Amino acid sequence: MRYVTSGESHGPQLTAIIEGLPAQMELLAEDINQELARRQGGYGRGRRMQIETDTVEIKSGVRHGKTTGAPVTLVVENDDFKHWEKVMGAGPLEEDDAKSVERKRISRPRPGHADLNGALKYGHRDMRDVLERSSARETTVRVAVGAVAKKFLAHLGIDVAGQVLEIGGVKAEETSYSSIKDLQARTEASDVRCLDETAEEKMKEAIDDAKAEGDSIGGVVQAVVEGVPIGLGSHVHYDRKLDANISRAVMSINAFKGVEIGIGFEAASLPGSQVHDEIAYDEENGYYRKSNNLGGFEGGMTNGMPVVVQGVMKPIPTLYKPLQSVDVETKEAFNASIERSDSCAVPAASVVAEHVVAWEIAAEISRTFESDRMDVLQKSVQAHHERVRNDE
Ligand SMILES: Cc1cc2nc3c(=O)[nH]c(=O)nc-3n(C[C@H](O)[C@H](O)[C@H](O)COP(=O)(O)O)c2cc1C
Ligand SMILES: C=C(O[C@@H]1CC(C(=O)O)=C[C@@H](OP(=O)(O)O)[C@H]1O)C(=O)O
Repeated sequence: MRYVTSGESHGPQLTAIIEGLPAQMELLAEDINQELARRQGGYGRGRRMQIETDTVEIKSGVRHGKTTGAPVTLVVENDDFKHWEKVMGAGPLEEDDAKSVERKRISRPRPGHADLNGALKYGHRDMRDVLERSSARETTVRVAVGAVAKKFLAHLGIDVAGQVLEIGGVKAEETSYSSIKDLQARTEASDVRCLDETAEEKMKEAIDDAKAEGDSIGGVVQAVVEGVPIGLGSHVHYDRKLDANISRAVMSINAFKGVEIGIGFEAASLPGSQVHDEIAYDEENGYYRKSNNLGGFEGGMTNGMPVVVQGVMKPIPTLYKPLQSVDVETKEAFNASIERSDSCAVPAASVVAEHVVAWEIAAEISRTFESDRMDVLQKSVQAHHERVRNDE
């Protein structure tokens, strides 16, 4: 399975085309819309999220609520486009629109954003041409694609959830949950998608303080996947090591600067006896691990324990109290441009992380098993579980 996304932040729409989904898979716009709503929420977002009500239209590949096996096209319209038509039109620049375009011109690149590198690489004089595509608005359709992947995984008894572990240096002390359903319900009830209510209040204060200072803050998010078959990925091919592919996917989320699987960086300072997860066996469950420090992976393959991934998000680059930059027209020192912006998007990013991880796991399942039809895929995955459980 593969997908491509297109669309600009203030253009008419965002689009994704997914190729290779099994036929006969139930899929409704509502399945996707509830995930889009989750991504829009979270404390610390800017005014844009009040303009948009992200809803998907399924334009191809689904008929009467079931996939046909054909490419699936997903479209999310940008409600904000109505305010940007003059600036974002695809036709030749009309004289009447020149003033509007000039007002939105960006010539003072924001440190930490894609503005300067994108302009130098693609030869744009107006860095709006960079901003429009580098904006994390694109994560809307990546979540839509991930929601389809989640639906795919749900058909196979695999669940995905996530939580926020840290914002602006405030760490959640309480991060444990009794089941993935419990994790989903409790993060849904939190403004910052965090299980620790005391930390949540401090995180919100940190966001308020950053906003008042014209500053921004980042944090750490975690995605968890349960019910994954043993042996997804491969120790044989470097490019099928699934922990590596998941890391790439998480790192590709805008503003992510680090990824960990399981205890990750903590493994550097611990002896092997405290890191590696002891192997056990019982007839009912087959092989399992007594702990899950390695986050469900050994040798680039899943070991049947929950997949646990953390991602580090840096603070948002656009600052209302801007950093120093250079005007690309005059080469003189100036403060960076100020665009309407979030002060913290860590809770939203945790939803994005869940979805990009869900996609990587679904895509690897589709590579591993016969997947033209969902019913056949379900039987193959079931047979695989049984084979592995019985050590055949
Ligand atoms: C959900 C989400 C919302 C974001 N909102 C903003 C924002 O409002 N302003 C901003 O400057 N950056 C925002 N970012 C981060 C930028 O998109 C990102 O820093 C930029 O694309 C440069 O890429 P890089 O940070 O990965 O190098 C957001 C990121 C995410 C995941
Ligand atoms: C639009 C979204 O996030 C945007 C991501 C973003 C950026 O630079 O990444 C900048 C802001 O865009 P705008 O200037 O239009 O408010 C955010 O709102 C979204 O998440 O849907």
